[in-house]
Formats: sequence, structure tokens, C-alpha cells
Amino acid sequence: MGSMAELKLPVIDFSSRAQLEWTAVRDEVKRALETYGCFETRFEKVPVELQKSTLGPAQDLFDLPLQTKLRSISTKPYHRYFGQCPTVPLFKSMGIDNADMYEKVDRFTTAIWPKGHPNFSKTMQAFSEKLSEVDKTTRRMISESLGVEKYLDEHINSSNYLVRLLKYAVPQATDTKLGLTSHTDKNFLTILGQIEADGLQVQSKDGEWFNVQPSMNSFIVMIGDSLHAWVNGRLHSLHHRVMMSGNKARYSVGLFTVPKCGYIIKAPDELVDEEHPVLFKPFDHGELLKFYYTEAGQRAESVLKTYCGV
Ligand SMILES: O=C(O)CCC(=O)C(=O)O
Ligand SMILES: [Fe+2]
Repeated sequence: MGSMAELKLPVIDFSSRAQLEWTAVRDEVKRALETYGCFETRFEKVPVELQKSTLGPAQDLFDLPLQTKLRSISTKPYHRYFGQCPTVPLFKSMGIDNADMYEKVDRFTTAIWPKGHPNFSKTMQAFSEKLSEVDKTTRRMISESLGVEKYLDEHINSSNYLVRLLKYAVPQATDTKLGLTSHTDKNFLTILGQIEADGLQVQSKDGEWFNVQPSMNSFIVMIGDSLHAWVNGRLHSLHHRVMMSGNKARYSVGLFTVPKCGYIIKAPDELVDEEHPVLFKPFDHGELLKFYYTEAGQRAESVLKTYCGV
């Protein structure tokens, strides 16, 4: 493989322009999500500070001894400390549930730092709250452009916000350069910032891999399998991975919109017709994840199709 091309993802401005030219921006969002499954977003000057503000807390967290990190409270794999995995030895992550709510973040923080770490709680909550607005705007645009906005409130109420801090160690000479294996996200929507060091790669629909190099003042918004299924396949859920290069540890941060357990994901009738036959049986995201962690799930080329494809 020669040197990898860089994909110029559409950059969509979510600041005041989105309000003034709502319909135009909405159409850009829809087109980007149909074509790539993702786009780069900017909104005023906030992203630089917002992204940078999470580096200190991320370093504080990952520098802690393993035993301390394991005190994180959730039982779900993505929602707690994850590391030391033989297939992705460079990768570590920590998830904080309901991160847009201060008390919830602070409960997490106190489990890790019994004496408290107010800056950690404040920063992560502010980050999540700001990005949850981007999530809601994106979902509003998607549902309007597909003519299913009457389900928007239900959709928004059926999900929680999970924030995840990720760290990738510098690969040693003998290590793989692979930071994170190719995958599609299983949730509704993911908003990613590369705080320190690039490395995110996305796969185009025709199978080619591209580097994405968002600037510090933008985030990547991408569709996960649960939203792909909800829109009956009209928007693409893309494969992506992380490849390390250089000699700097990589930090990234993401807001993951996760469907609540028990909420049944089913495409609205409006999105099913002769031209668009139903693609997936109704499913619960929690069950999809359980399947993903089984051996068959790990082997499946498309977890979603194998689990609930029609
Ligand atoms: O670290 C990144 O940029 C990507 C992380 C990612 O794809 C994930 O956690 O699902
Ligand atoms: Fe991902």
C-alpha cells in the first residue's frame, strides 16, 4: 500500500450559520451522512478550548494505577475502564455514563478520586453538554430531511450520553501500529475529537482507507449502526480505525449517543416502501452489544446484519 490519501470530509458549520441557513446546512448534513457516514463540524471558537480542556483530565485519569482505574462504577464494557486487551495492546479507554449531568459525572469522579477532582467533573460535564447540542442538532436535521421529525423527541428521549476518554500508547518497534481495529460504532451517533496526535482513518463506501485530520477546532460526527438501522439504511455507518505513527501518545475524546436498554430500534413506517424494503428486524441495542462480544459477533463482518438482518 502506498502513502495514504487524505480524505477531505465535508466541513459543516454548526454555529450561527446553521440557524440562518438551516435548510441548506441540513441538506449538507444529509448528503455527507449518505455519502461518507460522517462529516467534520465546527461551531464558533469553542472546539479548540473544549478539546484542549479535556487533555489534562485525560492525562490525570490514565496516569492513575490500574487498580484505581478499575474502581470505575459501570459494569458495561464501554462504560468503564478498558485496557490491556491483547488484540489492541496500545489502546485504553474510560467511559463515563450520563456525562451531561453533573451529579452523574461527579459520582464517577469520586469513585476514582475519593477526595474529589472538581475540575475533572466540571470539564467533562461541560464538554458533554456542549457536544450533546451538536448531537441533537444533527438528529433534528436527519429526522427532518427524512420526513420523520415527528419521532425526534421519542428518539432523543431514548438515548443517553456516554463520554469516553481514549489513550493510545506509542508503539514500540516490535508492536503493531494498529491503535484500534476497524469497526463500525454500534450506538446512534458519535462525536469525536482528536485531542493530541492524529491517527483516525475512515473507510469510504468503496473500501478505500483515508486519513482524517480534523483541525483542533472541529469534531468528527459519525453514524453508528443503531442509527443506520433506524433510518432503514439510508445513512451509511462507516468503518473506521486508528493507526499510530510518530512518537507521541495519542489522546482522543468522544461523546457517544447510546440507545437506552429496552428501547426497541425499529425503522419508522415512513422509511419503508417498495424501493426501500425493511433491512433489519427490530432490536435492542443492549442485546446487539451482547452479541458483538460473543465469538460469532467478533467474527461477523457486519455485526448488525448477522444479528438482525432481514
Ligand atoms: O480514538 C479515536 O479517534 C477513535 C475511537 C473510536 O473509534 C471508538 O472508540 O469507537
Ligand atoms: Fe469507533
